[in-house]
Amino acid sequence: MVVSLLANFAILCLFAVFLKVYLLRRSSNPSGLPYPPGPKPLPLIGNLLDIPRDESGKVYAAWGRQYGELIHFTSLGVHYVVINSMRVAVDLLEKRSKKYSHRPNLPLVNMLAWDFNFALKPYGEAWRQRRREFHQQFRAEKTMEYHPKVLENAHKFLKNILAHPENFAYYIRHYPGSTVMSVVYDYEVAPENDYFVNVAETSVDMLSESTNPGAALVNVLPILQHIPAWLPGMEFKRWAQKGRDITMEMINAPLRFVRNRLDSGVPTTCVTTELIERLSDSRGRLDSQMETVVRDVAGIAYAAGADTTVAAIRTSFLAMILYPEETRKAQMEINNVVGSKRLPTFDDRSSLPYVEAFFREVLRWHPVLPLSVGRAAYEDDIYEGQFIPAGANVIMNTWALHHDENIYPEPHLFRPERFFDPNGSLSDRYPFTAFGMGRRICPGRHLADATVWAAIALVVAVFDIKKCKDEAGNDIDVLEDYQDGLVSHPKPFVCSIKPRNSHAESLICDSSDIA
Ligand code: HEM
Repeated sequence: MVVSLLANFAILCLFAVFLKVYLLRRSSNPSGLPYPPGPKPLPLIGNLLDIPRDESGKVYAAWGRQYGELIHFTSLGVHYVVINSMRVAVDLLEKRSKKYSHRPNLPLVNMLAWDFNFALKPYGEAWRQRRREFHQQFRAEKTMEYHPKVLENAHKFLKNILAHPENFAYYIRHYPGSTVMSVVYDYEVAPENDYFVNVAETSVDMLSESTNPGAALVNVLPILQHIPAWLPGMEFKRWAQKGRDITMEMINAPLRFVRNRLDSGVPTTCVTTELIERLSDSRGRLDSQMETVVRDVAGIAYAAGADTTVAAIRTSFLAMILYPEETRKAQMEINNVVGSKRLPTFDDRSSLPYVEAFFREVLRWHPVLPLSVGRAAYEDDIYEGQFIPAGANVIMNTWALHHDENIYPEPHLFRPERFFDPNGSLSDRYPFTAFGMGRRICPGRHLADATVWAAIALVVAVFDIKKCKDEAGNDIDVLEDYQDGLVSHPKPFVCSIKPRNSHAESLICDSSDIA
């Protein structure tokens, strides 16, 4: 019985794949123009076997050198185009942003209830409304109001590392998450095992798993969502139901926390209270539709902002270990400008051009999202005589843009000097492409910028970070090696972290929790 069910199910899947490929072939290119060039597809499965599993940004950049700035391939009837140059990125994502501000439809994301997240919503009114509210709370001038909270959390970060340098990776993870939670919910994250953080991390992990090729079959064959969960091969539906409950808890629990505080009269100022105030009617009531907007806008900040910022700070630690000369220059600049009697603050930022260049190079050197966040073509388009079909997945290869020799010579090297003009002053160039482009550009970038800058400036000011020694006194190698995934983290590494001197140690101990 089970065998026959399995066989039927396999036949159904194969039939659905063939039907989908057949229909796409018939309908997708009415113009008769060529698709952008790319690797030769196999019948039916297309380039399924060519799609890289690791270092996708590098592989697509290499395809770009072979085929061109815009490449095309298919997999099981789905079209993909990859943008490999700044020129094409500006043409499509900025100049034609209306056509390319859509996101691909991923049924599994919706099944996990992650469609609350406007980062994954299709271009339309629900996205526009949430993005507008988010922007109000995180635009550049507004974000400056959060600087004291960023510094407060950065000071705690230094104290934690001083106390337990061997746990630096854990504290790098803790700092951006606690900063976001305090800005958005006025909530202080527990030093360990925090309930809200644990729920959020589980939900984010499940979202990442949902993009695994095995789990994602339903993204290619949406018909699978309608097959009963008790059938063999449908375990993902039970897994998705569990994920759904966790996602709802992730967005509802912190909102309940704020509501309870407000109801108990505890003074609370945060993004969520401002949103509640903004979206309530003249009698101070929030209808259920607006309550959902508050929940979604607040709920996305941790999900979109914590792991990304962690990856950037990890990369900055890697740079400090692998590029000691550049790190020493940043330390010298802080010594000269800030001195040894206080820690740097945001007021010092414009007087610390080398630290600024170091920070920008961190964003460029290993982009946090090497393939940005996938877009989809809203309608058929013709670009330079090539056809891009509606619904095609559009990938901005940030890795290729940041490693373009014509813009960044010797791009594999970590070289902050590239952000200086020949006359020695800091240039206007900022690797904003790390945050995407056009109408979907990261709206949390000002908070990310402040959180990563503060980590770099404060850590460099007070710590020496070096390779550890083995028992024979030799350096333990640290590799420039990255995990693949939507968010690209350096693989775990060990290092020695010591206060630069006794002044630095006292500065950390005396630093205020209220900056
Ligand atoms: C270093 C840290 C960060 C990096 C590198 C980063 C990068 C990105 C990128 C590449 C995108 C996609 C943009 C596109 O499609 O063109 C994005 C979207 C987004 N980011 Fe960030 N981000 C970071 C931190 C944050 C933070 C701290 C927040 C929240 C406070 C945030 C909130 C968002 C949101 C809401 C979106 C979705 C925008 C939309 O679809 O309209 N990000 N981010």
